[in-house]
Amino acid sequence: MTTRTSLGADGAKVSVLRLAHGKDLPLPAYQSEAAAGLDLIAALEWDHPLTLTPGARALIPTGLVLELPIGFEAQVRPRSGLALRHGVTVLNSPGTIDADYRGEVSVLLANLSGVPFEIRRGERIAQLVIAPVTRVELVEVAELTETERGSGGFGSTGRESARAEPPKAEKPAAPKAKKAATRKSPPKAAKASRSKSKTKKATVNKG
Ligand SMILES: O=c1ccn([C@H]2C[C@H](O)[C@@H](COP(=O)(O)OP(=O)(O)OP(=O)(O)O)O2)c(=O)[nH]1
Repeated sequence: MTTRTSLGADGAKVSVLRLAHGKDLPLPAYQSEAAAGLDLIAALEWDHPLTLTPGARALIPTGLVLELPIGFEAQVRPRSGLALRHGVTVLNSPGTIDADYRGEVSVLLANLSGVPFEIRRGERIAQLVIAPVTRVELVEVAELTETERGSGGFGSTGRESARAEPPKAEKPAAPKAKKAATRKSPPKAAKASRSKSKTKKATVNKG
């Protein structure tokens, strides 16, 4: 199958078709020199803004059809500003635009805030990141190689980072605590007064 679009290291071209309801809107654009995402624009009717009530979701048209090269996808991702300030995000993030899709790119927005959010035509509502795709052939086998992780997942490694001690300023007795931090193991008295979880933290720090 041939495609008119191609992506190369030094700049890429992707064919885009503007549908009638998106004709007067600007094409998605990168907002800075090295931005990864092209901002997607709401192609709603001028006189019909859409209000997302708290907890609601809606499919917003962009007025665009893409022809991605085979081996690439486009990901529809939230704009962090909308998410932070208004709790508005892409519900299926990242939305996947397949290379063989020839329908309108749409954005599934959800309002996770407690107040209504109005979307008007021309507003930048999400971003589109073009990315290479690796397709594989699944080969069924009877057993798999062993690993240290094994089947552990979903939080099996815990929540704590390697840093065990609070910042020095937070320590009640700074000089004493400093000395203790250089020891291989805490003095017995201190060890006894520590809670179980603190002892665990110290162990992590040493490793
Ligand atoms: O945020 C999105 C996600 C998808 N699509 C379009 C492009 C994509 O190629 C097509 C199908 O998407 P997906 O495969 O995620 O949906 P599905 O629910 O699995 O539907 P299908 O059975 O059509 O694949 O819908 C969008 O326009 N926006």
